[in-house]
Parts: sequence; C-alpha cells; structure tokens
Amino acid sequence: MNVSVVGSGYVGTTVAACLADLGHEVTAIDIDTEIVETINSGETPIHEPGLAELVETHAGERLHATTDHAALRETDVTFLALQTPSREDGSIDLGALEAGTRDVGEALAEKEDYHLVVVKSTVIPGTVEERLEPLLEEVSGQEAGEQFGVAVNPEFQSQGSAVADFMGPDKLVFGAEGERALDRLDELYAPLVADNGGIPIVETGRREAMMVKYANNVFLAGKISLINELGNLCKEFGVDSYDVAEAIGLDERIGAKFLRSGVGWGGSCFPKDTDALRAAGREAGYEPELLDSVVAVNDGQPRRMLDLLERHTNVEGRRIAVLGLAFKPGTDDIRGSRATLVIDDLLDRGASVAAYDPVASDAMAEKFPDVEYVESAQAALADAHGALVVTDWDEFATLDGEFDDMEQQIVVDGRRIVDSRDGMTYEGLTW
Ligand SMILES: NC(=O)c1ccc[n+]([C@@H]2O[C@H](COP(=O)([O-])OP(=O)(O)OC[C@H]3O[C@@H](n4cnc5c(N)ncnc54)[C@H](O)[C@@H]3O)[C@@H](O)[C@H]2O)c1
Ligand SMILES: O=c1ccn([C@@H]2O[C@H](COP(=O)(O)OP(=O)(O)O[C@H]3O[C@H](CO)[C@@H](O)[C@H](O)[C@H]3O)[C@@H](O)[C@H]2O)c(=O)[nH]1
Repeated sequence: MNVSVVGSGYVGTTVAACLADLGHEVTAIDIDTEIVETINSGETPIHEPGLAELVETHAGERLHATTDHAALRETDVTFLALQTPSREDGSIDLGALEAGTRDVGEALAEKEDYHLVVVKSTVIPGTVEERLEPLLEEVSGQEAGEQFGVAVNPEFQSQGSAVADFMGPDKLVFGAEGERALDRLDELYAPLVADNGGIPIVETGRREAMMVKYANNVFLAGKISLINELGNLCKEFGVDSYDVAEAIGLDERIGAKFLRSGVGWGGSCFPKDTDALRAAGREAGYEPELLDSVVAVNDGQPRRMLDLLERHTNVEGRRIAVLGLAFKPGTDDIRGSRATLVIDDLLDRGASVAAYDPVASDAMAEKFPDVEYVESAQAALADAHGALVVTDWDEFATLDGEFDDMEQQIVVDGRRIVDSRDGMTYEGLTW
C-alpha cells in the first residue's frame, strides 16, 4: 500500500520506517528541511534503538521524505503525526495539527479516489469530529465519508523502545466510521498482524479510540502515583516499598509493571496527557479530583528528596550532586523530567548544583545555564555534601569508590539504583 506520514518527529519517523519495513511504500512529509534531508540521506532524525537500521535499509527504496504535501495524493492513506503540546493551562495547543490538517486538505482537493486520513496525534475526544474533519471538508471541498474518511489510530510506543513497541504491540486500536476506513486499516496492518499472530484489534468509535489513548497513559501515571504514595507511607513506617510492590504485583489484577516507586513520572506524554484530560474535564464541567491528586503526588516527590537530604545536611551554600537529568534512562529527553523540579528546588534553597547525565546535560544547560555540568558521576560527587539520584541509568548501579570523594557521603536515591555502602548515609525515597 502507498502510505504518507505527515510529521516526522518521534512518532512519525518510527511509524514511517516501520511501515516501510512491513513492505509498504512510504512518504514521510515534514516542513523541516533538515529532517527531510536526513531521512533521504539514509539517517534518522531521532534516536531510537533499531530505527537507524530501518531508515538506512529503506531510504531511497520504500521510504522517501519530502516537504511537499502534494506527494500524499500518490498515496492511499495519510497519517497525521503532528505535535500537540500543552498550553499554560494544561489544555493542548492544536495549532500545528490544524495547520498540518489544512495542508492535507489542500492536497486532497485535487485527489479523485477515496483517501483515508488517520490521526496518530493524541487529541481530546471530539477534536477529530468537531475540528479536524470539518477543516478537511472546508479546505478540500470534499465530503467526509464519501471522497475521504478520517480514522483514529492512537500510538502506544514508549521512548527508548519505539520500534519494538510498534512492531510488537499489545493491541491495535482502530477508531473509524464505516467499513471502508476499517478495511483500509486492516489492509495496512495486515503484515504486522501476520508477524504477531493474535494481536487484539479493538474496533471502536473515534471518540472511544482517543479516550483509550488518554486512559492508557493516565492509568499508568496514576499507578505510579499510587505506588509513590504507598511508598511514602512505607518510608514513614520503616517498610521497604519494593518488597511490598513485588508481592502485590503477583496479583494479576494489579500486575507487576509500573510499580517502581521514587521521584515520579515525567516525559513528553504522561504530564501533557494528564494535564490535557484534566483541563478538558474541567471545561466540560467535571472536577477530576483523583487526577489532580495523581499530579500533586508526582509533583511532591522531588521536594521530598530535598527534605530527606536536609534531615542530614544543610544544602545552603553547599555543593550538591544531581545524578541523572533525563526523564528516563536511554534518552537525552528532559521534557517533564523530575530533575527540573529537583534543580529548581536546590537553587531556591541556595545550593550550588553539580549535575551529571551521560547524554542529557546539553538539554538541561539550556534551562539552567548556571548549574555546573560535569563529565562523570565521580566529578559530580567530588566535594559534594550530598547526592540526589534522579534517573535510573545503569551506570549508577556500579558506583562505589566514587563516593569516597564526597565531603559528606549522604545519598538520597529517587530510583532504587545506587548500592549503599559502609560510611554512607543512604536514604531511599520510598524505602
Ligand atoms: N513521543 C512519543 O513517544 C509519543 C507516543 C505516542 C503518541 N504521541 C503523540 O504523537 C503526536 C506527535 O508527537 P511527537 O513526539 O512525534 O512530536 P514531534 O514534535 O517529535 O514531531 C512532530 C513533527 O511534525 C512536524 N510538522 C509540524 N507541522 C507540520 C506540517 N504542517 N506538515 C508536516 N510536518 C509538520 C514537525 O516539524 C515535527 O518534525 C503528539 O500528539 C504526541 O502526543 C507521542
Ligand atoms: O514503574 C515505573 C515506570 C515508569 N516510571 C517513570 O514514568 C515515566 C514514563 O516512562 P515510560 O512510560 O517508560 O516512557 P514514555 O516514553 O513516556 O511512554 C509513555 O508515554 C507514551 C506517549 O504517549 C506512550 O505511548 C507509552 O505507552 C507510555 O508508556 C518516566 O519518567 C519513568 O521514569 C516510574 O517512575 N516508575
């Protein structure tokens, strides 16, 4: 099948390269010429395990990139994989998505045969029917359900395992009106289904499909906040929350995954999607009290790390090491990272911060230029009066003699990654 993907960022590039690998002819369309040139030269604009190999294999063959939206006329299906960032009040900014939808509508105006537009971006239920579809009709002069269809197919990939997640999903969710759209989605995903016999396909309405995406993310964020609240209680009672999590995870109704308590969740999705759902709920007249608490618990965890540290030392005027800046290991992405709140609070309390991350220092330096960024955990720990561990990079698990250089060996671990040792005052955040 001929497929176009509008927006070649984290999601779009993965989707485009994976669909090419499944045997489709794929055109990636982006307004950023650098992204387009990078893909056409056989390289990936974003870093994900396995993605470079896929782009290198298929670029110039089954995968092409362009800035020209007219290219989508040569395809049967167009994915919209454009950014939907948060506004100040938590609601999502549809500016880029609507501009991209307009571009698609203009291209469709000159297309004769039926075309399917598939929304991959995460948007509040109702957005597709009330804003994107009417916009496509207005700009293309065509009628939805007749000359073109609009379906919803949310994406569940995680950063750091995007290719593996796309190629081996837990489920496929197709939100569509009418058989023609569903048939096309079935045909598109047939090679993936054939490779992974038995993937559940959820065929549902478009609003439901979008709500599945929000519910999935918010449920996981809520699960982490719940284990964090339980972890905070465990800490008060002198109980190891990781032992408790292991035991409750054996109950299949609870499940073992996403029960790692600590400094909390970040990233480009959980914070944005939780905020968007709360804002949309409020606008609809519903007070999402539980979701407000899910966020409040998450935002309280970084402060708890500092409070724990200050039980042992005064941070004012002292050097404090921050180990880990990325929102999770395996990425240089600091969006929503708990390290931002940790550093903010440390600076507020008058500490001088020495930060180390294997890959995310440059990104954090743009936000906090006055922090000292060093090249190793050892350099961050040298002469420090305390260390806060914010990201669970594997290398932190092997730290040992490096702690000898600290002025005071006080470590608050927000990710259960550092091993305590003789002479160290070790505080686990939730154990
Ligand atoms: N990042 C993830 O892991 C993830 C996972 C699942 C769902 N999502 C959702 O997918 C959507 C995309 O997220 P992302 O992280 O890939 O965003 P991104 O910012 O990485 O990528 C968006 C791309 O769209 C391009 N673009 C903007 N306007 C355009 C236009 N008019 N025409 C063509 N290209 C245009 C940008 O240049 C950019 O390359 C969001 O709604 C997000 O919530 C993201
Ligand atoms: O037990 C856990 C698991 C995760 N986290 C934290 O939760 C955040 C998010 O982690 P993860 O879900 O692995 O990363 P994302 O790449 O943000 O992926 C989420 O967001 C994507 C974008 O919507 C979805 O597609 C994915 O399904 C969803 O897992 C990170 O800060 C983790 O450190 C914990 O604190 N404890």
